[in-house]
Amino acid sequence: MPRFAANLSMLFTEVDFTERFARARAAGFAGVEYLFPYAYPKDLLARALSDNNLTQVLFNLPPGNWDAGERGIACLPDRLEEFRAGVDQGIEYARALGCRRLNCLAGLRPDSVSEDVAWQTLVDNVAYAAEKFAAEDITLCLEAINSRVDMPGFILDTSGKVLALIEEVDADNVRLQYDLYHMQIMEGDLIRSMECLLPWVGHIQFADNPGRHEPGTGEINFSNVFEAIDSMGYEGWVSAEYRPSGETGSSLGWFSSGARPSP
Ligand SMILES: O=C(O)[C@@H](O)C(=O)CO
Ligand SMILES: [Mg+2]
Repeated sequence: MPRFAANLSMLFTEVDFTERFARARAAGFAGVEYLFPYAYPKDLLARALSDNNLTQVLFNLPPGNWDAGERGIACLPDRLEEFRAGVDQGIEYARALGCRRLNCLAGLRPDSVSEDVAWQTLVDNVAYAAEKFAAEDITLCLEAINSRVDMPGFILDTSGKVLALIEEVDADNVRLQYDLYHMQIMEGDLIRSMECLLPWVGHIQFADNPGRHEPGTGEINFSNVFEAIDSMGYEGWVSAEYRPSGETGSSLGWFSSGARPSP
């Protein structure tokens, strides 16, 4: 079975954030990810990881004002300085947490910014960040996020757009973050797509659709998908990024004993 990680922004939210690490370990996960680490001191997070023998699989670069609805600033021409400062901050946290993968949220394009300007800004920012990440042996992930349900206006909403960006930036450490939930909404044909995209895939996340809940609540055949991910030779992490339909503990049926890594 794939190497599963738990997304602590969505799983184990029954307890405070810093207690979720122990819950993830107790449930059998060997890796964790979450949206953002920046509200917490690096040392505290590093200790939560080491106390629970967990790998920090991924987190996101600072997204701008998340609470005000921003979803990344990489495509915004008037936010270059802030983007660059965010790259430095992301690297500092990645060093402290031993994290080898950072997701760069592309952002929502405002009407006042033309498609061409937003795209060129994105290309330049990703190239800038990729160069800095390369010196730290960090992979820059670019997630395609659905613009139909969750993020209308998100500039990278298909795998094709992410691939075009990767090609244009032309750096060895830039990869596609393939989230099965978003891709089911935008593209479908999940197994065949992943097989085709495999050389560019740097990270995988999942939730069922519709609803963004655990496997078995929607239309995706997860036993087949997980089996396919294994047989295509993907060696990275596969993160559970879903909102449990009830208690997190009762949502983990998909994570059968056979799927659990040894502690
Ligand atoms: O799919 C998602 O929503 C996340 O992976 C993310 O990083 C942005 O919300
Ligand atoms: Mg995702």
